Amino acid sequence: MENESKPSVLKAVDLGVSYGNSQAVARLDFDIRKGEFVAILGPSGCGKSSMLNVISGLRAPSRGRVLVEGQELFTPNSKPPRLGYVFQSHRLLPWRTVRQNLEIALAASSVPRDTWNDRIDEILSILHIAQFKDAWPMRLSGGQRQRVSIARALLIDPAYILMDEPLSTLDEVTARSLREELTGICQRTEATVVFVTHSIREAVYLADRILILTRGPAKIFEDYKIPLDRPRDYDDARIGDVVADITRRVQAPWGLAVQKEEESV
Ligand SMILES: Nc1ncnc2c1ncn2[C@@H]1O[C@H](COP(=O)(O)OP(=O)(O)OP(=O)(O)O)[C@@H](O)[C@H]1O
Repeated sequence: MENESKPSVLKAVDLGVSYGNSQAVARLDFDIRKGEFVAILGPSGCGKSSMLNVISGLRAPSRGRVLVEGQELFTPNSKPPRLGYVFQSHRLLPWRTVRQNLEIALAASSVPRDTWNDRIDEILSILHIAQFKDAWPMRLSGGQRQRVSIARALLIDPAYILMDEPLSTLDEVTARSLREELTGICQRTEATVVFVTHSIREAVYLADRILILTRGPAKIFEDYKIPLDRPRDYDDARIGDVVADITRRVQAPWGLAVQKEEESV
């Protein structure tokens, strides 16, 4: 309810992504409001990462436009938005310590240098990895590395946080604990979040709204508002009811993929 009074900050107009002659994302139109947590849900290979790469400015769209606060990305004078990106894999530089990896992100931002140390200490402590500040990434577990990559995205106080299935490679216990932390952090920072996932339960637990995509090339099948208050409990029966409802709705547009999804829920 609250978000409906907030301004629209991230808008896609007739957005399409192709690789040569192969279309990954068909025509997408959506509008995301300031502070919203929007999940992008779709079957494997439908074009979710392609879409996120275009929203983040990592890749130019093949058709259409992305507007951030009314300003089009990819125009010569456009100002880059303050944006943190969490990739599916951690993408940490193995020849740099945790702290040095985080400093690289800070160096690319406008954060004043005299605040770097405090910021790094604070974010590592929030994510419970303060003890690894001077560790090499290869000495960390998968979950610890993913926490570092989340820290790297949050360090610059992003107005936008884009996440591409950041928990999909983690064991369920670690993923649960990170989901809880993410919910708290996103609420505290009031950032606008776009979170790609193929897990229906994860989307229902985390999001205010889900853009449900079709099989590729992706189109929006449904813009689904989550009818649940916060805080939420991952195992709550009401979450199970919403998951069941969405699972029913995506039977046709996802085809066989829905069976895989039901198994992973
Ligand atoms: N760099 C690329 N060059 C050519 N084709 C690509 C490239 N990246 C993605 N594709 C194709 O575009 C389609 C969408 O891929 P994308 O990675 O965006 O889907 P996804 O929904 O994120 O998949 P997953 O859930 O498995 O991560 C796929 O058919 C993929 O093979």
